[in-house]
Amino acid sequence: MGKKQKLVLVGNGMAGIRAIEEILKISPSLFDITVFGSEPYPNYNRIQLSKVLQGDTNIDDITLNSWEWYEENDILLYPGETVTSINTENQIVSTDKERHVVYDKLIMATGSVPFMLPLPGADKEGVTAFRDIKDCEQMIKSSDQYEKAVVIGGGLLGLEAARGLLNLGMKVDVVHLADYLMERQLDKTAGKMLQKELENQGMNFLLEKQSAEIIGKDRVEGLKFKYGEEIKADLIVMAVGIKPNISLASESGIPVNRGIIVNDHLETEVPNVFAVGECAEHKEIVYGLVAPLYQQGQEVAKRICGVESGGYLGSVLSTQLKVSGVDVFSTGKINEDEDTKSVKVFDDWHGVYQKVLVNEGKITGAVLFGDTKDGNRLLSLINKGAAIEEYTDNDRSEETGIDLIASMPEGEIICGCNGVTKGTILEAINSQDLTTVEQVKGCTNASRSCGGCKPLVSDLLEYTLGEEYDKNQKESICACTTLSRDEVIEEIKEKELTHTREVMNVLGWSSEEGCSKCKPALNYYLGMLNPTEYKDEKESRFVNERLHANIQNDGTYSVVPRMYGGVTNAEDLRKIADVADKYEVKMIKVTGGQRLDLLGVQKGDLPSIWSELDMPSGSAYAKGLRTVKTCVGADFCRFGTQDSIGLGVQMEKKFEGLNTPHKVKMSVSACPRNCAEGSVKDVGVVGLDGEFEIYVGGNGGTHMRKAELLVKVKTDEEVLDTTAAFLQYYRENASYLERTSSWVERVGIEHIQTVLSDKKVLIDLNQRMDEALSVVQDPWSETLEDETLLRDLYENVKVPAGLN
Ligand SMILES: Cc1cc2nc3c(=O)[nH]c(=O)nc-3n(C[C@H](O)[C@H](O)[C@H](O)COP(=O)(O)OP(=O)(O)OC[C@H]3O[C@@H](n4cnc5c(N)ncnc54)[C@H](O)[C@@H]3O)c2cc1C
Ligand SMILES: NC(=O)c1ccc[n+]([C@@H]2O[C@H](COP(=O)([O-])OP(=O)(O)OC[C@H]3O[C@@H](n4cnc5c(N)ncnc54)[C@H](O)[C@@H]3O)[C@@H](O)[C@H]2O)c1
Ligand code: SF4
Ligand code: FES
Repeated sequence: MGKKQKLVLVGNGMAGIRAIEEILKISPSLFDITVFGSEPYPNYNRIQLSKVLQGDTNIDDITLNSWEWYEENDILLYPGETVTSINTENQIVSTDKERHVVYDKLIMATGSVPFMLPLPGADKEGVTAFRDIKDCEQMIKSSDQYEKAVVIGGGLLGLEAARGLLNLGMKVDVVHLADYLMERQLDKTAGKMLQKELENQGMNFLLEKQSAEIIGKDRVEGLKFKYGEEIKADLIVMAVGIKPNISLASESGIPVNRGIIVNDHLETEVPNVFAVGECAEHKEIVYGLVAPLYQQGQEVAKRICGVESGGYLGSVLSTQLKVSGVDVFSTGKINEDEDTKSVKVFDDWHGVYQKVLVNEGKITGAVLFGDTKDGNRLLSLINKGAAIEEYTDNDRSEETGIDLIASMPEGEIICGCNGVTKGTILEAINSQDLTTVEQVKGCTNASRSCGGCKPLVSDLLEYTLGEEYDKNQKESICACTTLSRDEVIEEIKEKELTHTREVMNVLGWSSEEGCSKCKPALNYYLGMLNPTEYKDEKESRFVNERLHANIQNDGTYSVVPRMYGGVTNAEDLRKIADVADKYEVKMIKVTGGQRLDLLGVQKGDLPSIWSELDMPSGSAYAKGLRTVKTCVGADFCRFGTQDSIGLGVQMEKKFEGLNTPHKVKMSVSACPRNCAEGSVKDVGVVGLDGEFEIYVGGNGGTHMRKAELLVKVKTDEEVLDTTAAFLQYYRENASYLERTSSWVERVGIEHIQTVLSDKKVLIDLNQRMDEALSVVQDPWSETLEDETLLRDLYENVKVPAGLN
């Protein structure tokens, strides 16, 4: 076999990684692939940040390609590393970590940067863009502490941000330059209808306003307009458009205009350098939506793999606002002019407005408000250059659900983001026996981006499968199977399955290897069902759990030894200090869980550090018990009524090393002042005079949830038994990756109270918990005793050079 060519991708975002996926589909072993991404994450769904802010999903769930995906496809990823120069002569890229990598082919996919208005005061704390995970987290955090947000920009991004901030409990003003909203996508009638609807939802609009200055001391306190008027603001989100990120290209001599200039094959003028995504300019157009970026990804893949193709011819755009309760769609041309006329429907009573634009008899654009089900159909008609009669003579306005799907021709697009037609989905359903939306997503990409087409995909499944399709079916655990979590567990029990591979084989998984969603889940379920017999499959775990350390944004790791109940001693502190000196640990940080975190550790040093510390792992990376936070309690505090430290230490010693569906944090406070913050813990124990309250299902993270009172008990022993029963019930009934907060919310506290109030059930749960705890081993010492594991995990893995 010839030597592989070296392919380097700059930009680990949606466009670049889609191009790599397309390349892998065509020629999986043609290239050695290296990816650089400034952000410290694997490729995630940027589109879904709006949904994260609106509380419909969370950051853990928007990963598109997991760390494991890169490993499985032999892709060397450098997260948190920025390419700073390109030597196009010698074909070498260089990074901010002084790494130099040679390429045979280079894809630039550096995306865009948000445009920040250069206002006086724009550098104040509390002024943010809305582009990445970091921005999203900053907004969520601000909403905890502050009341009033101002969003500058009434475009798609600004309105989705404003909806999110309202959901987070803030008051929101949207400041917009034009006299109606989304003027780039809508005409005035639709823009005004949209404004009315959003005002009903609680947004306040300030139109035709030019921002002049951001006021405040260190943090923003208000926004001043051109003619002196001022409004209060604790948080300002700028959503006034984006600029293609072309500085690296232009500094490296790659020709740019507004974007990096590319031809129909996405080639720049420099040999072997390609560009895709928001950074690329094709025929003087720079795109800012994923559909065109994915089409570009397909074309660049063909070119790079030597497959003949007509090339990329440009895209007709369509947009939908992702705000629940509002249906807006726009595509192609939006306003009439001398040559462009329109066909309109305006139903003021039902709040429906539909306008289709026509030029020389052909459909050239559409604006829909209130009823957008014709959106994708109009997009398809525009793409094929259809005459207006094809739309007006074939009126489907009364059709809904599966009638609508039935009347669609097979070439009609169902998923606008990914350009997937009805025909493609039908073919996949029939040839691969698909029965769920998740599976269709896995096989065709339909619904993988904004998710707006999910109802249509569901209708198409119903139309194809008839009664066999269970619309309200439980979600299958991933796209490899039609089985739900409960069904998989039943099958494992009934067929006495013992390995993840066996489960996949016997239960007819569509992929032999499984995927990054089902592998760790099956590994957990098998271990939970049969703790003493099952041998944990390290390769099925997430990378942090495999390495027993959290990877940091610069590629180094963290070490958190266990400190029961947050209590330490001089000997342990001395060991930590010695290790920190010897291994030049970048920082020692006190964590929120009352222990010490050694940050900036090189991967190859992990085993030596664990050995020299000679302390158990704090499991700071685990889907398992993390910490038991304690207050100082009765021994020291004048309000204390219980020995919170003693009880906390007992709890931590009992449950350390336990595997749970997601991380578990606990606390013990010795009086209702609750200094150990039991209201935001998975289990929070609060001491009273002569008794304890046990709270469960709290969460202090992105989705704040106050814990609910489970029960009151009298003794330490009862606290331990009740906690064990609660945790075991959670272990047995929650889905993998479901926090106690979501699980308690889903099943209801009353249900859990009823179950645990049965003494026999409580004893049985405790027995099964004891069985699970009987096989727990400290992962650090276990690893240190296993030479093969040490060699495989910490030496022979494909680690970015310089990190060994
Ligand atoms: C909140 C939000 C909602 C959205 N909603 C929608 C929607 O509903 N529908 C839709 O179609 N589109 C939507 N978009 C737009 C869509 O997300 C983008 O069009 C798409 O993500 C662009 O992909 P890209 O790969 O070109 O750029 P990006 O996703 O920006 O990826 C570029 C990556 O390259 C990295 N990078 C840049 N320079 C370097 C360097 N020198 N070295 C290493 N790495 C580098 C960047 O850090 C970034 O991670 C939305 C965008 C946002 C912010
Ligand atoms: N649902 C979706 O498809 C979706 C959602 C979010 C973001 N996006 C994409 O992300 C990118 C960024 O979105 P965006 O909304 O920031 O860009 P945009 O360019 O579409 O809209 C920016 C808006 O800000 C307004 N504006 C400009 N300067 C202003 C000022 N000084 N004061 C007040 N308003 C001002 C403009 O009039 C315009 O309507 C776009 O490419 C967009 O397509 C898409
Ligand atoms: S929770 Fe009560 S006992 Fe514990 S430290 Fe706070 S005030 Fe003191
Ligand atoms: S339309 Fe966006 S994912 Fe299908």
